Amino acid sequence: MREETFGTRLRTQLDKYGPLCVGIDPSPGLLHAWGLDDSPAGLERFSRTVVEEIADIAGIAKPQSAFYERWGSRGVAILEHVIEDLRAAGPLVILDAKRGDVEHTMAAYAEAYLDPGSPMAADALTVSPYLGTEALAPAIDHARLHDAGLFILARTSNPQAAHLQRQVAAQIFDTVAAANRGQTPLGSIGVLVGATVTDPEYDLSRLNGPILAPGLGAQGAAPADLARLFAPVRQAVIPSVSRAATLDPTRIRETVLRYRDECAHHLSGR
Ligand SMILES: O=c1ccn([C@@H]2O[C@H](COP(=O)(O)O)[C@@H](O)[C@H]2O)c(=O)[nH]1
Repeated sequence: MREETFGTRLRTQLDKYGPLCVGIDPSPGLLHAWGLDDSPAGLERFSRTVVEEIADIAGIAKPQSAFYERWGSRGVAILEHVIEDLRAAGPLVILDAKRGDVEHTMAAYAEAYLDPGSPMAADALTVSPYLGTEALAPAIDHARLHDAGLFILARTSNPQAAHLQRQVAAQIFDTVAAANRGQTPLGSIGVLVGATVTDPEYDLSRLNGPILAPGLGAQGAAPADLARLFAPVRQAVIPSVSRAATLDPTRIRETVLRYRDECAHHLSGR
């Protein structure tokens, strides 16, 4: 059992380590850049190295499930260990698996990734609202039951999504605002808004929940963009960087610390 809500645990990590989330994305390109084979052994070596390098300097980590799923059960077994190792070492784990389905199947996904008794239990999961915000209800209920968190895709970082998502984002934001009403110090139901988005077209301060913001580095967003985009909610933003922080195995700590400090500076309001 967890003793505090995800929002409370997240608040503690953000206050202690600053806002940065480090993405763990063992893509074929990164494995190649590290001189590793594109194989389960390469995947494991990459993941273990990143976990060791960031465990005491990052408050939050985000493994990308797809790069483990590529290797079937062997990759998934490695992902289980990565989640376990991260959680034992300290960082909160947001599993980026973008699950979304009809209600009873959604409940099974939530159980698989949020129930602390599950072998794949993370602190929070990314979920897709494409089957309707009502279909997310079982995931929101499980997150509450297990003191876990969710990040619902609202405005993703890829520019191609803007046209589709602008039509429905307000409904997603309203759902999150309702789920987090009255929660202190921060609700556990978050949204994902890319750091590359020019305008979320919503008053994000109504959410009372965390905002995961991928897109730093390789996708073109910079720490300075965070201040403009997230000014009213700067205390609740989690900028996320994957490739740009882990491209060179000999400079992970230095790069993570630089991103961490720059993001903290630009979100400090000073
Ligand atoms: O809108 C989204 C949602 C998820 N992602 C994921 O975040 C990382 C980004 O990697 P970078 O190397 O920092 O670009 C990756 O796992 C994506 O699948 C996103 O980029 N945008």
